[in-house]
Amino acid sequence: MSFGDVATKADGGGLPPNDGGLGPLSDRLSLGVAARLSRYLQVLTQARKMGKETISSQELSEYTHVNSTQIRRDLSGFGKFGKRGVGYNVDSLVSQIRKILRTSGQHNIALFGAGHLGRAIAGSDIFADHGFRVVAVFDQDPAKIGDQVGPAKVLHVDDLKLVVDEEDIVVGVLAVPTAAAQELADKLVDAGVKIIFNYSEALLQVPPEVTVHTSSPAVDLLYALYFYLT
Ligand SMILES: NC(=O)c1ccc[n+]([C@@H]2O[C@H](COP(=O)([O-])OP(=O)(O)OC[C@H]3O[C@@H](n4cnc5c(N)ncnc54)[C@H](O)[C@@H]3O)[C@@H](O)[C@H]2O)c1
Repeated sequence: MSFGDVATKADGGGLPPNDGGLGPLSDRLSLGVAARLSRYLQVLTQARKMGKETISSQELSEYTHVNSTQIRRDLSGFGKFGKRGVGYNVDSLVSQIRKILRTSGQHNIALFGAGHLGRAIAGSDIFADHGFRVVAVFDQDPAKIGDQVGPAKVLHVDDLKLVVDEEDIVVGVLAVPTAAAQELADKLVDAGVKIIFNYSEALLQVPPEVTVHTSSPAVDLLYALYFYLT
């Protein structure tokens, strides 16, 4: 079975034969495939940064904990890049997977909270490595307005709607105290932002068309612990 065979959610079946494994734009990846491809992409991006030109399915398996048979199956649509004994070409695989995940190009992020976490995020490559640019940072503290945080100057939250439109912001990242998160999520929804990345512990209420991803290292660890213990 090829990557294309398992990839679509819309029809639950195979892709048309001549699409190079990418599928028509209307096709959606199943959650499982999208999650695995994102994990491969994370490892590949890091490998590329470290100057690695090729990577084997075995190495990918060690870093992602997905078994190598599953990896070869997922990536069989990219057969021409995978050579027996040599592995996959890292550059080619990164661009193919980004095309499949439709994350090619730049996507603009607005960051909320110019505190410890916000400054660390804005000053690091964690988003930039994957094509996300922090183009705006917001804070409610008047003393922080105008500060340079990473690549952006801190703005007041009142400017949110204007900035979202002008900068074509697709993701709002919340690095604010839990008590402030829902109000900001509401403002992001009002401004038309469809993806919220939430670092706080708030359980956010959003309309169904908006996706919230909550980052919790402790919960990820619990997940790892489960596999360690069983
Ligand atoms: N998931 C993770 O990995 C992780 C790691 C560290 C911190 N956190 C969480 O991230 C959040 C921020 O932590 P921190 O250590 O940076 O806190 P911090 O106090 O250093 O910074 C919070 C910032 O948010 C600003 N703020 C408060 N209310 C606001 C509002 N309504 N609009 C805009 N800005 C507002 C504050 O002025 C401050 O600058 C907390 O919820 C914390 O629990 C999550």
